[in-house]
Order: sequence, then C-alpha cells, then structure tokens
Amino acid sequence: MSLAKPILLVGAGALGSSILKGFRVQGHVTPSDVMILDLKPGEEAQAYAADGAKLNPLPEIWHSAKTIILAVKPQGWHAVAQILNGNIDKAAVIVSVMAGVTTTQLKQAFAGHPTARVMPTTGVATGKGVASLYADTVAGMDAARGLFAPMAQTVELADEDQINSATAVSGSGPAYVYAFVRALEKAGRANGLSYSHARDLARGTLISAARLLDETGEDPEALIKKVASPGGTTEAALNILCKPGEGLDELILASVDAAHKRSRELG
Ligand SMILES: NC(=O)C1=CN([C@@H]2O[C@H](COP(=O)(O)OP(=O)(O)OC[C@H]3O[C@@H](n4cnc5c(N)ncnc54)[C@H](O)[C@@H]3O)[C@@H](O)[C@H]2O)C=CC1
Ligand SMILES: O=C(O)[C@@H]1CCC=N1
Repeated sequence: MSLAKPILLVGAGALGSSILKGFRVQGHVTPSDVMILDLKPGEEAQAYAADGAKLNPLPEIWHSAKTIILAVKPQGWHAVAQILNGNIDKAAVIVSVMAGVTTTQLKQAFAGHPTARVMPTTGVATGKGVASLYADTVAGMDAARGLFAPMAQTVELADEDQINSATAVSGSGPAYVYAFVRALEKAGRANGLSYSHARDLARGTLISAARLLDETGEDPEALIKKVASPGGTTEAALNILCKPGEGLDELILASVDAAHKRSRELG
C-alpha cells in the first residue's frame, strides 16, 4: 500500500476535519505531510497548522503535492478545479470524497491525472470509519487505500455506479443512526425519564448494541432473538417498529432510495 506525500487537502469542513483527525489518530499521515486549503479554516485545520501543516499556502507550493483530496461540497468543486489546474503536478493523484461527482467529470476537469473516489464516514475521525473505494487505475486505488485503509473498514467497488448506493447506505448512514438515537431519547423522556437519563440510556444502548454486533459477528436477526422474549416487551415494540409493509424496513428503503437518487443528481 503506497501513499505518495505531501497531501493537499482541499476543504477541511465536517469531513475534511474528520480525515485530519483520523490521520492524527492513526499516524499514517503527519501534519508536516499535509497542506490544507480552506476558505474558512476551522479548529482542526488551525491545529494542524500549529503542528506543522501548511495552511492556505501560495499556489507555487501546491506543485509539491503528490496526492490531492477534494473534500468541498459537490456544488463548489468546479471553482476549485479551476483554481488548482495549472498549479499542481501532472502526476498528482486526485482523490475525491464528494458525493455524486463521477470519474468522467473528474477526468474532464483534471486531464491526465489518476483519480479515485472514496465515500467515507465521519467515523474516520476515530480511526474506525467505513469507506467505499473506487478507482479505474492502480495509482488511484493505491492512493485511496493508502489514505483510508488505516482509518476505515474499506470496501473496494468494481462498479463506479455502486458508489451511489454506498453513499446512501454508509456515507449518509451515520445520520440515520443518530436520528434513531434522538428518537429513542425523545421517547424515553415522553415515558417519564429525566433528560439526562433518557440521553444516557439512548446513547449507551446504541453503543453497547454496536459493540455486540462487532464483537460477536452475529447477524442482527440472531441478536434480536436474544433480546426479544416471546410475548415480552421487545416483541410488543417490534410489532409496531417492524410492522410488515409499513415499518422500519420500508422507511429505511425509502430513505436510502431518496439518498441514492440525490447522489446521482449531485454530479
Ligand atoms: N459530511 C459527511 O459525513 C460526508 C461528506 N462527504 C462529502 O464531503 C464533501 C464535504 O462535505 P462536508 O465536509 O460535509 O462539507 P463542509 O461544508 O463541512 O466542508 C466544506 C469545506 O470546504 C471549504 N471550501 C468551500 N469552497 C472552498 C474553496 N473554493 N477552496 C477551499 N475550501 C473551500 C469550506 O470552507 C468548508 O470548510 C462533500 O462533497 C460531501 O459530499 C462524503 C461523505 C460523508
Ligand atoms: O449529505 C451529503 O450529501 C454527504 C454525502 C454523504 C454524507 N454527507
């Protein structure tokens, strides 16, 4: 797994900062390996600069970058491509984490550069994210792996179109899980728990359930059976939550379909 440095990160917002945190946690990229371009650098970008990263360096310096991560919004990336072009090394690998922007579009904007697409989760910040990778060249896939394999469980996609599905399931997925925790917390309060107890119980339930999923490797179905006693409280809840035809399965399917559709539109 080879990762060519220095790295130029364009966009250090929610995801860009998570990537920077993941570099720090895993140590595979150090602040001195990094240049950051951001119009409004936040806390993490500033902390990197304090530790030796170059923050908003002059364009002359961008030429030294061997790997360039594009982490701006899909709506703003054309402006970034215009600014970068002519100021970057022809061999630099372009790694896009942007939803929707296709390899064809990247290659039009960055002619001659190897490219890769990655759909990470913000969980890379802890060194334990999830990332789907797609590249049509060895150089592109090497860069994507080198950046993300140390801080994420990676899935390598052979078909670029599947990155839209990966975006809808895992890129956006953490927000679905947080929405569930929020709903459980609200329901706890509605059922008489104090604010702090409802909060602790909802969060703790997610974290302990996720640990079991991870540590046992068991299917959700088997784990559900271990919680739900026949005729018990869980079954009473699941009869509503998973009501055939109008329960969670249908709601998640419709939600993922909507995200998938939006991912295609963003390109
Ligand atoms: N937030 C997430 O969970 C995920 C986001 N993504 C993708 O990551 C990309 C970034 O998303 P977020 O980090 O959520 O957005 P964000 O809005 O938090 O961050 C974007 C950053 O880009 C900077 N920026 C904008 N225009 C710029 C320019 N011309 N030059 C330099 N910096 C510029 C902004 O100041 C901001 O800090 C998007 O394309 C999104 O599709 C992908 C997977 C997950
Ligand atoms: O909401 C979005 O468009 C981005 C892509 C996946 C997660 N956040």
